[in-house]
Amino acid sequence: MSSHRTRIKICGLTREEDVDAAVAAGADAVGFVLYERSPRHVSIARLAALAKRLPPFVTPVCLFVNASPDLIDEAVAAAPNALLQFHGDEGREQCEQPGRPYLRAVRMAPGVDLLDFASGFPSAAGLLLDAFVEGYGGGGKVFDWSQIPSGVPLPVVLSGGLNPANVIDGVMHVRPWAVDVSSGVEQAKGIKDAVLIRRFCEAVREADARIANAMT
Ligand SMILES: O=C(O)c1ccccc1NCC(=O)[C@H](O)[C@H](O)COP(=O)(O)O
Repeated sequence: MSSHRTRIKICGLTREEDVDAAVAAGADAVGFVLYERSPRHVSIARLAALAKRLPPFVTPVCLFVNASPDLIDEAVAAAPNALLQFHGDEGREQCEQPGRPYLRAVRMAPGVDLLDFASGFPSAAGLLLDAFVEGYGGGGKVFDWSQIPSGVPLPVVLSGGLNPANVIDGVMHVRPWAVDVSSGVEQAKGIKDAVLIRRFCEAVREADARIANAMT
């Protein structure tokens, strides 16, 4: 009987009510975008205020795109227990420099050798597999999940165009450690929908239940 529980990250939160809705729905992590060009961008002050609302065992994730070390330091000071997520062109050294656990995003363009990519980031806490979109991320686009090989040596966070309607297929096909969603639970960019968040989390639980039942 599988007891695996697919973890859930809701990303791109900008409002207190959306943080509260993600927590109430059972999210394991919430993502805050520190990339100024994103419509979901939050300032350091907003990061501090939003992260402060998180109860124990709900992890803030600070998301960066080619950020300066100063911005990273400010974000870590604002959310000391945050997991970092590097979503730009950061190499291993830049990801390791803050000395904190981090997710390395992988833009899954056709032909990406994920095992080779993973070998370059042995210190990552996980790989967040996202679609290749202009503007780095948050594009609401699904990539071809069959591009994901078996034997990825790091926990996989499935991302890219997920929503309440397709996440069951994603979990059952990929069997990721976790899933990540932004636009698929939004009314507008940066404005989340509490009902969609709840439905997304319920769908992930349904997928886990189907997997567990298939193993009995
Ligand atoms: O969310 C953004 O606006 C964003 C902007 C620039 C770089 C990364 C960004 N988001 C990263 C995430 O982790 C998103 O959750 C991920 O790209 C999936 O987004 P979606 O396809 O909209 O669910």
